[in-house]
Amino acid sequence: MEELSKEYDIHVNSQRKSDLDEWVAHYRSFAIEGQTANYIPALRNAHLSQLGITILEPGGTMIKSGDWEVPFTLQSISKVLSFIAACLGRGISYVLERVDVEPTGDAFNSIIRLEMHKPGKPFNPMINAGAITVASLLPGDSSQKKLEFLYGLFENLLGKRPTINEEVYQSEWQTSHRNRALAHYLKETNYLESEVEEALEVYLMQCSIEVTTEDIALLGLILSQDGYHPVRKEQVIPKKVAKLAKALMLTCGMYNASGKFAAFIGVPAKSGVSGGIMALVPPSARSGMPFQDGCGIGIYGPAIDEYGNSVAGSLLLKQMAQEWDLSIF
Ligand SMILES: NC(=O)CC[C@H](N)C(=O)O
Repeated sequence: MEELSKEYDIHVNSQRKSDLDEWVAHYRSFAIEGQTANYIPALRNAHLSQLGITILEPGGTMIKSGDWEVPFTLQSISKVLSFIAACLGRGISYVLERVDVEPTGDAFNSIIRLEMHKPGKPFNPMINAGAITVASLLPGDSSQKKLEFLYGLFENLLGKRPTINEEVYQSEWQTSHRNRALAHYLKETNYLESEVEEALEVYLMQCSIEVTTEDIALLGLILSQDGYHPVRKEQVIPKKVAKLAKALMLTCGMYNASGKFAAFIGVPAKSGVSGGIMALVPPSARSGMPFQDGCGIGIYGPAIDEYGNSVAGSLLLKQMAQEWDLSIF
C-alpha cells in the first residue's frame, strides 16, 4: 500500500514538474510587456526574459523550474519579514498603533493618504510609508542594531545569515528621494520612532537582501504552516503574527493590484520591484486537492508591470492557481 502511494507521488510530482516547465517556457516571452525597475539604477540591467520558480511542500517535496537559482534582491518582499520582526520585538498592538492594516488602492510609494487622512497613520506595512515606519520600530537604538534584529529572524527561518547586494543598496540610497520625503513626513507626524536617515538605512538594507526563489519559497512555506518550520519542526513565528502577515499579503501584498490578485489568483502573495513574488497555499480541508498540506512558492521574473509586480511571474501564478485549483476562496 505504502509502495503504491509512493509511486503515485512520484507520478504526480513529475507531471507537475513537466506542467510547470511548459508554463515557464510559455510565460517567459510575456516579459516584453513589462520593464525592469528603472527607477533603481542597479536593477535596470536585469535580464528581462528570466523566469524561475521553486515550490516547497512541508513533506520536503521540491519542484523547481527555469531560472530558479538566479539571485535577486528582496525589495518589498522584505516588508513581510520586517513587519513580523517588529511584532516579535515590540508586540502586535504596539506596532498596530503606528501602522494600520487597510489596503489603499494607491501605488506602493504614494504619499497622498498621509496628508489626506488625519492624523496621517500609514495605511498598512506593505506600502513604503508603512514599511519605513515599521523599520523605525525594530528593536535597537541604531540602524545596525535594528538590522541585527531583522537578520536574526532571517537566520532563524532560513538557517543562514542574509547577504546584502551593496550595489543595489548604494544605488537606491542615492536616488531614494521619494522614500526620504515619506520618511520626513512621517517624522513630522511622529509616526517614525527613529531619525529619518536611520529608518531609511534599515529599510533600504532590508530591500537589498539577496535571495533566490528557493529562499522565498521556504519563507512562504513557513507562513503557510502558520509559522511552524516543517524542516526544523519548530514554531518559529507565533501563529497570531503569521496569520496577520498572511492577511496583509492577501489584502495589500500586490499593492493596488491586490484586489485583482485575490479575485483571479486567490492566494496570499507579496511582490517586490526586482521581480520576486513570495506566495503560499494554506493546507486545504478538502481531501485529494493538489498541495493539500500547503506549500510555499517563490517566483522570479524581473520585468514588472505598472503596479510593480512581475509580469511573467503573475501570469505563471495565475495559471498554477487555475490549473491546480489553489484559490483559498
Ligand atoms: N515595491 C517595491 O519593491 C519597492 C521597494 C523599493 N526598495 C522602494 O522603496 O521603492
